[in-house]
Amino acid sequence: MTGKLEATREKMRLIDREIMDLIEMRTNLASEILSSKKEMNKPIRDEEQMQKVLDRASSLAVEKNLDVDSVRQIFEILIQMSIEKQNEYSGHMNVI
Ligand SMILES: C=C(O[C@@H]1C=C(C(=O)O)C=C[C@H]1O)C(=O)O
Repeated sequence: MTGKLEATREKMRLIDREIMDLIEMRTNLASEILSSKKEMNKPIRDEEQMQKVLDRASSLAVEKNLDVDSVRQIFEILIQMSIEKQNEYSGHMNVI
C-alpha cells in the first residue's frame, strides 16, 4: 500500500520538478521580451497580449477538462511573474 502511495508521490515529485523548470524557462524569457520591447518602444505591460494568453489557457483547460478558473489563476500569476522580472531587468538596464 505505502509502496504504491510513495511511487505515485515520486511521479508527482518529478512532475513538480518539470513544472518548476518550465516556470523558470518562461520567466527567463523576460530578458528577450524586454529587449524587443525596448527596440520597439513598447511598454512592458500589454493588456491585449495578456488577454490572448489567458484565452488560450482557458481553451486548453476546457480541452483538457481542467477547472478553467484555477488554470486562469495560474496563468495570471505566471504573467505577473514575467512582468515583475521585466520590471526588474528594466530597472537594471535603465530603460522603458
Ligand atoms: C511576456 C510579455 O509581457 C507581459 C507578460 C505577458 C505574459 O507573461 O504572457 C503578456 C503580456 C505582457 O503584459 C509579452 O508582452 O509578451
